[in-house]
Amino acid sequence: MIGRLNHVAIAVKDLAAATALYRDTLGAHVSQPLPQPEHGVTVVFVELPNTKVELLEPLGADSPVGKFIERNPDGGIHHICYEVDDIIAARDRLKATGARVLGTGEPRIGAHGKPVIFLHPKDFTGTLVELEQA
Ligand SMILES: C[C@H](C(=O)O)C(=O)SCCNC(=O)CCNC(=O)[C@H](O)C(C)(C)COP(=O)(O)OP(=O)(O)OC[C@H]1O[C@@H](n2cnc3c(N)ncnc32)[C@H](O)[C@@H]1OP(=O)(O)O
Ligand SMILES: [Co+2]
Repeated sequence: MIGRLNHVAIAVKDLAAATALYRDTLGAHVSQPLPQPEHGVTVVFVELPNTKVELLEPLGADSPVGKFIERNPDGGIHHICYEVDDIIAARDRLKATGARVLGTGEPRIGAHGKPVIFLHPKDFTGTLVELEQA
């Protein structure tokens, strides 16, 4: 069911500092910051030849990344995103297995303009999983 790796997301406290690290120290192409108020994050994309890394900075008081940064003040890997061909079919199949789909369970538009859902990390080997419609 899951297809390509779409991105790995790293939560950071300071997006400007993390951007400089990836751009200047690691020599990657990093996009301009994109605020995603519906998701409570500001994101930049680190464009790699075979995939993307997203750097996420908390945005707003209720950011899902805020608590994570409190627990991991140096930042850390926050989630992994796989592509699926049919997000509704994927969601329904996962729900039928008892996996917890986070939020309302309805897909929301993610940072790439495509519908996404999130799966509880406790149901997926301690890793928050995002699924994105391919
Ligand atoms: C837009 C863009 C895009 O790509 O399109 C994005 O990705 S936006 C990305 C930002 N959006 C999201 O993350 C949305 C989905 N996330 C959520 O709903 C929430 O963050 C959540 C349910 C995963 C965790 O919520 P929370 O922090 O309030 O939960 P708690 O603090 O109660 O934590 C419950 C247990 O889960 C663990 N836990 C929490 N967050 C993570 C994580 N990212 N990875 C692995 N484990 C995690 C905690 O350590 C704790 O474990 P223990 O009990 O053992 O201590
Ligand atoms: Co993501």
